[in-house]
Amino acid sequence: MSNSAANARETASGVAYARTSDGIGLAYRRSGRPGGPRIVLIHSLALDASVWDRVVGRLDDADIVTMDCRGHGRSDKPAGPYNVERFGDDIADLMGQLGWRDAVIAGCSMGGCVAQAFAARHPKLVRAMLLIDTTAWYGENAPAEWRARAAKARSEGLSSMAEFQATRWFGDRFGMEHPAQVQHAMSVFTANDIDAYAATCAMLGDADLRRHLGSFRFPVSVVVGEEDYATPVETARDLAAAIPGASLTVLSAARHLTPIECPDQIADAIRSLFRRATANA
Ligand SMILES: O=C(O)CC1=CCC(=O)O1
Repeated sequence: MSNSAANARETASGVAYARTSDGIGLAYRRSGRPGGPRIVLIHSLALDASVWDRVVGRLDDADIVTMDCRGHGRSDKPAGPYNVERFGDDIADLMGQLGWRDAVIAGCSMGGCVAQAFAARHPKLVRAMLLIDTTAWYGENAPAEWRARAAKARSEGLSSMAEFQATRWFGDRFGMEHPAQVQHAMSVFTANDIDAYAATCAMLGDADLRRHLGSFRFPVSVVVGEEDYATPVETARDLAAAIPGASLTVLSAARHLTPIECPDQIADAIRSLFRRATANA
């Protein structure tokens, strides 16, 4: 069945499809306890909803939606250009179809950029936000650097970048102790559609959410791995400092994909955000 024919219909694997306002099929999965605290989790570049598998298993009292962003996983892969604002609107469209009037939003890396864009455009839908291993802006060289990464993927193939990604994403010890997790992430990475990957890289190069940060009026936590060199601790510190009342947590011995590396700490961060949001209500 094509995604178009599967509008909001659940498949045998538990994956359902929502239709965005511009007609794109978004694959998502709902887990946990219906009626529990609502959470939407947004994954990083070139991966998919499975980034959150280890976190979801630790939050079984919550009502959780994980989705494949457009251009990723089982979601439709429209032609580019892409932009984080549209990715953010996709979250609002999905929540609208679920009848969710608000949720805690958590995004990792690219997902953190999407979460910020979503929050800027749909602030009433946000109870609280967790920004993980991410940034509001990749810097002034970012447009060229991200396009160079996309060009390498086109000319040499995604497999040529697998080792670079594995060391960027996972600490050495995690890689030795959890080879199946690393292998799974690499297989998702190398299966990407190259046009969608290139369009997403360009999107990240152009993303600049800095002007929105001071206007967030809900609880925000920023979390980063202490060994993250994609979005280093200093970047996370700047991000937290620009958001009123935001907290910063540095996870020791973790690198860039902390929802996979440190699921206990990420689940705890989500729970504690909920407590803050409830206390503020
Ligand atoms: O640079 C990387 O590969 C890490 C990364 C940046 C955006 C994202 O989602 O992952």
